[in-house]
Amino acid sequence: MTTKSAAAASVATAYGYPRQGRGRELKKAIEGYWKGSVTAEVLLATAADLRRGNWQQLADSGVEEVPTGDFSFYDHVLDTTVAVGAIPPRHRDAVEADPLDGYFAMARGNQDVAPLEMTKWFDTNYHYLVPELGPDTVFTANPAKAVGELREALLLGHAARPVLVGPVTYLLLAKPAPGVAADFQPITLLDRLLPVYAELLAGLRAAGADWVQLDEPALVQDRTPAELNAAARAYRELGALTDRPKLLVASYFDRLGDALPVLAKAPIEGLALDFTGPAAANLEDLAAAGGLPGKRLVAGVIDGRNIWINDLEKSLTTLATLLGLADTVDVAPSCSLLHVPIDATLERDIDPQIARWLAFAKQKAAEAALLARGLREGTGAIAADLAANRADLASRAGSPITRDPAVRARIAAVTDADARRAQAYPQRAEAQRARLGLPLLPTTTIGSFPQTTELRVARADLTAGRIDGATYRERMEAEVREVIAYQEKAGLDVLVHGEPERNDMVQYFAEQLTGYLATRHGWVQSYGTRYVRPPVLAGDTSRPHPMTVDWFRYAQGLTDRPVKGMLTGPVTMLAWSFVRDDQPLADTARQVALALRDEVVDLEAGGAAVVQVDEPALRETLPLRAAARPAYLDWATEAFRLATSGVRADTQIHTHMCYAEFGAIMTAIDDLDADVIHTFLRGIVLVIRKIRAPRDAGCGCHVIAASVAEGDWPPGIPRRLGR
Ligand code: MET
Ligand SMILES: [Zn+2]
Repeated sequence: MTTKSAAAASVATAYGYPRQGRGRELKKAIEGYWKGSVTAEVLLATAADLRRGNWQQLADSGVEEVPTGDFSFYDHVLDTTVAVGAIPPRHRDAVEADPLDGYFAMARGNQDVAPLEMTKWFDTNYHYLVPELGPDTVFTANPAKAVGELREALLLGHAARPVLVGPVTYLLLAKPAPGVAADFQPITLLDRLLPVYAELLAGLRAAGADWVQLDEPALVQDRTPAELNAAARAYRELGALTDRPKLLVASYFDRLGDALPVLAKAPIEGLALDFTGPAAANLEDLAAAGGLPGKRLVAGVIDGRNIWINDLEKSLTTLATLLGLADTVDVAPSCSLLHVPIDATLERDIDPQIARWLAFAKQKAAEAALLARGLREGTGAIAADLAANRADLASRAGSPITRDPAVRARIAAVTDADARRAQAYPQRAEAQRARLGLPLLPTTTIGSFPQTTELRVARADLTAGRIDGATYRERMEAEVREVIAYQEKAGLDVLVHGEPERNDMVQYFAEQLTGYLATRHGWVQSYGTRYVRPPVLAGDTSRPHPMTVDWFRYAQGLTDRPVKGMLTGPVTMLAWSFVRDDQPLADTARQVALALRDEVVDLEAGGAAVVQVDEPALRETLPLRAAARPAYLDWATEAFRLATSGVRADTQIHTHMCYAEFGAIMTAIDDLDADVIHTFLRGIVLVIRKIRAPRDAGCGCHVIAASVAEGDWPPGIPRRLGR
C-alpha cells in the first residue's frame, strides 16, 4: 500500500473504556449485589447497559472500531483466568456452585477461602488479581464472556474488536500457586496454554470477530532471551492457526525494545505501539526494524493514562512518519482508557479556560477520531480543530497557573547543598539521641488510626455546611485526644496524632497547595469497586500556609512524649495525582519538594522533634525499563532530601514505605538519607542486610491507611485482623 492509500484507510480505535459509568452505576450495582440488595439479573442488566453506553460514547466520539471484552466486574486479568480455566483449586467449589459468586470469591475471598493476591498493573494505580499457576495447572477454554460481549456489540451495529490479555503477559504476570516451588516459572506452561488461546480465537471467529487484540504489555519490560523466545513461539503458533481472526498484538506503557523485531517478524496481522512519553522511542525502533510491511499498525499517539489534551499537530507529524512504515496506520490512545476518568465536560467547577486543557476518556476518543480523519481527508479538513487545539495549548503555556514567577525564581536558586542535611547520619543520630532520649528499640506507628464512620460523617457534614469549621475541629480534636491517650496507655515511644482530619494522604495536601485542582467526577478504578479521584497538578505549586502545624501542636500539647509531624513525600504526591505533562516530572517534583520543605521547617519550629515523610509510591513509579531507573531514582531521592534537609541535626526524619518489593531500590532508600526508615518485615530484612550506611530501621504491621474507608478495605483485611 502507498502512504496515500494507507492514510485513506485510517480509522480510530481504543483498547478499553472506563467501566464504572458516569454515575458509578457499576460500583453501586456490584456492591448492592454483595449486600443482597441487587439481584444477579439486575447486576447483569446494569453491566450490559454500561457496555452499550460505552460503545455508544466511543462511536459518538467518532471511533470506528470499538473494543469488546474490556468490561469487567472486577479485573481483566481475573477475567482471563476464567477464560483460560485456571481457577485455583480452593475456589473451584464456589465457581461450580455459582460462577458469579465464585468469580467474586476469587476477587475478594469469602468466609471459607482467601482471595487471589492483588498487585499493581505495571506502573499504574490499577491493581489486578495475580494468577496462581503450577506444574499441575490444566487450562480449559471458557469463551463465554468474550463471545457474549462481542455479540452484544455486533448486534448493536458496531465494528468490534475483542481484547484479551495475551498468553505471554498472562503467564509473566502469574505467580507460583500456594504449595508450588517458589522458583516455578509460569511461562513454562506456554505450550499448554496456547491451544486454549487457539480455542478462544476460534470461538471469537465463529461469533463474527474479524480482528482480535491480544495485549502484551509485559513485553515492554526488560525480558530475558528465553522470554523473548517464548513470545516468538507464541505468535508463531497462534499465527499459524487457520481458524482464527486477524491478530493485533498490543503493547503499551513503554517501548517494545527487543520484543519489537520479534513481533514485527511474527505471522500476525497487526501491532499496536505506544508513541507517548518514553515509548516514543518505538518510532526509531520501528524504522530500524524495517517497519511493518503488509501489516496494520495501531499508533498510540494520545497519552491514554494522563488527562491533558493532545498536541494534535505533533501527533500528526508522528503519524505522517508512521504512514511510510506500515500497510495501514490507525490511531488510538496509547493504552486502555480505564486509567482516566470518563468525561471532562462534567467538570463544571473547573475554570472553563483550564477545563479546555483537559481530555478524559471521551475527549481522548474524539482526539483519536480527529487525527484519523486528518489522515484520511487531509489536515485541511480538520483545520478549525487544529487551530482550537493550538490556542488551548498556547493558553496553557502562557497561563499564570503554569508559570508562577515566585516558584520559578525559588527553584532557580536551589543549590546542591539544599538537598543535603548539614551533618552526616552519625552526628545527627547522636544529637537526636540526646534530644529524644528514646529506648534502644523505640516503638511507633505508621500514622493513621482507623478513619471511623463518625470521622467521615463529620467531614461530610462540614462539606455540606451542616456543621461549621469550629465544630468539625472539635470533633477531630476529640479523636486526637483519644488516639494520644491510647498510645500512651499502650506504652508507645513516638506518638502520632492519628490523621483523623485527612480525607486522603495526597488529596489533603493537594487541597492546600497552589497549582492543584480537584475534580468532581474524575473517578478512576484502583481495584474492583474501589475508585479514587486523584487530584490534578496543573501548574506551578507552592504552600501558601502551614498545612499540618496546628494539628501537630494540638497533639503535642497533650503529651510529654514526642509526637511525629506527618507528611506525604513529593514522589507520592506525584504518583497519586494526575500530573502536568508540560515539563519534566523531575522539575515538578522539585516544586512539590520545596513546598513540603516549608512545612517540615514549620513543624520543627512548632516543636516537632520527629517528622515523618511517607514515600509509599517510591517503588511503584520506578520506570519499567531498567535503563531509565537511575535517572528517576536520582530526581526522586533528591526531591525527598530537598523536602527534608531544612531541619537541624537533632530533628529526626522518618520515612515510611509499604506495599513494595524494595530489592530494586535499596540504594535509593539509602540515598533518601532519612534518619529512620520504617516498613514491614520483608522490607526491613533487606534494609538491614543491604543498606550501606547504618540507619535506624524499624518494621511493623502496616494495618491500613487513613484514606481508606472501612467499606473499601482490601478484601480479607477486616476478617484477618479480627476487627
Ligand atoms: C500508604 S502509606 C500510609 C502512611 C500514612 N502515614 C498513614 O498511616 O496512612
Ligand atoms: Zn503505608
